[in-house]
Amino acid sequence: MRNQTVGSTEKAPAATVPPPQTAGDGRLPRAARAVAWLLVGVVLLALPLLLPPFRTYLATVVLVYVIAVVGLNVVMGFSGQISISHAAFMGVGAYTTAVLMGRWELPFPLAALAGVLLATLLGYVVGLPALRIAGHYLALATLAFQLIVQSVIFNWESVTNGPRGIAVPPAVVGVFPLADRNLYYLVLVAALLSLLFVRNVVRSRVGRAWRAIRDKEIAASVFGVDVARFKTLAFGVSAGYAGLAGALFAITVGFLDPGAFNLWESVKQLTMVLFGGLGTLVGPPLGAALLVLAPEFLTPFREHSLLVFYVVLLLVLIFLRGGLASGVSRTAAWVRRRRSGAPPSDAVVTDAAVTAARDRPAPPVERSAEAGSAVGESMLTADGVTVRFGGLIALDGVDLRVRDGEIKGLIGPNGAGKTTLFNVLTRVYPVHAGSVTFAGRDMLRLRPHQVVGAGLARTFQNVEMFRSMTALENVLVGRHHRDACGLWRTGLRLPSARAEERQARDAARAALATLGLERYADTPAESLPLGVQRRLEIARAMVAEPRLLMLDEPASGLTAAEAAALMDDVRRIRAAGVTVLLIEHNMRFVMGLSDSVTVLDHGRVIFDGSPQRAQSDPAVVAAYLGEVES
Ligand SMILES: Nc1ncnc2c1ncn2[C@@H]1O[C@H](COP(=O)(O)OP(=O)(O)OP(=O)(O)O)[C@@H](O)[C@H]1O
Repeated sequence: MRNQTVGSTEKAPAATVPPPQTAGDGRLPRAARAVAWLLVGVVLLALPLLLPPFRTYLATVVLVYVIAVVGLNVVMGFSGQISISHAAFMGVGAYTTAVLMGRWELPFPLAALAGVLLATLLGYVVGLPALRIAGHYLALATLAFQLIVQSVIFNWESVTNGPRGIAVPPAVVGVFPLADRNLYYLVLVAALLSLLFVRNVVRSRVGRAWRAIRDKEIAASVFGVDVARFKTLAFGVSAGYAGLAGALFAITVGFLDPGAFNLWESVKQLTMVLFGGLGTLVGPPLGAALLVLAPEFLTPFREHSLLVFYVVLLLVLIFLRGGLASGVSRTAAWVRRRRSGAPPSDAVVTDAAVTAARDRPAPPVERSAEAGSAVGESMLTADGVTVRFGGLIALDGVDLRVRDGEIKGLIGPNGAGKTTLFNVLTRVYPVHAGSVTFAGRDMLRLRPHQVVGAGLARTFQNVEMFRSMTALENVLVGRHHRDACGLWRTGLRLPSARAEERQARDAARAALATLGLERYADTPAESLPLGVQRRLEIARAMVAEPRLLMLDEPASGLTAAEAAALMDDVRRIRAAGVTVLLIEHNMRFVMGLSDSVTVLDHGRVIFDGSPQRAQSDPAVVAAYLGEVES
């Protein structure tokens, strides 16, 4: 059996930015974190009382960049897209604010709001290419936007004052001039709220959707994540943050030099994020602080200061993949291990642990055992499905019927078209001819992310874990389509969002328990053994509450005992009322489970009927059964 599934989502375009390294057990203990945050809070509050005005100004500039990079981290770190136009969005916020305050005499809050809204809108527009292109092409598209904004700032002199720059009138709110300490505290509050908002979003359904897109885009859409919507949302949020940073930057510096928003500035912000820790919460703010303040630290090196700075940067990027934040978490993990003498907790789970989990009796499924055992009417009907890849006809007028309540086997030799058919049913592949109806619905009208809502959930031949997530978070993505809370409700942690998250977590834990996996809830999914990952995929599909569960070679790579345990699981799932469509090469597994089988060969159906008849059908024997394990 070949290892590379043709047509599995591994053929999907890779996420543009590789996922950051997971923190593993590197989180500081709760109490230590609380003390650390308290200390940081006290220092931040006291700073302007202790520092001379110029240093307070510098601290304010640092906080402005914190807001900018927290936004950049949303698009690059969490949603995995690339953007080298962040300074341009900041420029849009800054210039809009300055022009509206200077020419229209708008008060700062209104001018800033306009800057944020315009930057957000442009962020959505710049995010549109990300729906069609990725990688270098997307980088170039964002670069083009950066250059357009630069050109507008330089050439639209009647508004921006061109290369001469533009003065920003002093900002006043009520009787308070927004300058010095007042301004510092305003920017501090804005930075903390910005960070808090993103933290809440990232830990919610929205953040999981972003991370799922980053890790495995097609698997994300199969579980109901509207990839287009969430990608553009990430660009919009990120640009909105840049717009806010730009507005605050304008009143902090008092004069806008167009050079402050050029390509080099975008690269600098990107460096802040990578240096601090892509996809971490505290890393980018740390990176911003260090990079803004670098000239101060490096004064002893005089004319060599830039050289020293870039050498340090290079060393961190090469040797501390994951940035400073990963350095901190690795050190914390090391200290913990030294203290406890325990092995690293993100080490691969041992076989003994897996066996223990497998042998543990799984809790009974909720619905009665009889509920789904009666086979009923046709639930899924595919007629004449044809799929071509260039000159290759992968499916050639395939008909398939799956009846309500049955376990249907879909078998055939390698390359017969089984996974392609799964990909057609879940709308991953387009069809050239034919129709698919499921529970009376025309499936070919649905977009990929709508399929799971119609009642179809699947697993993949090559396990498709969201690799930066824990087992629990992976299962939670399966819940995505059932929930509704978006950016604002999750970011503000409104009661509705909290209640929804609680229910989703309960459902995900229950699904883990049903498959005997609750002990792995907080383990990074990628470090689990294959057998556990396969069960985890089933838990993720089951939490979506499908009517039809589609399993693509679930027993592949499992030991005989693991396969036997999985057979029991599949029977229990069917008994709970879920219809099962099963691709499998392990004949004992598929023949032992299926009520009926359809056999494909070279993209055509060569048999449809009972497993017993299949085994003696001459065409099937000739095509397939003779050459596989039994
Ligand atoms: N994205 C693709 N691009 C080009 N060819 C593809 C693609 N996906 C599938 N194919 C081709 O379509 C044919 C059917 O492949 P498919 O993966 O559906 O077979 P399968 O029956 O699932 O095989 P296996 O049991 O080995 O997984 C193969 O010849 C394969 O090379």
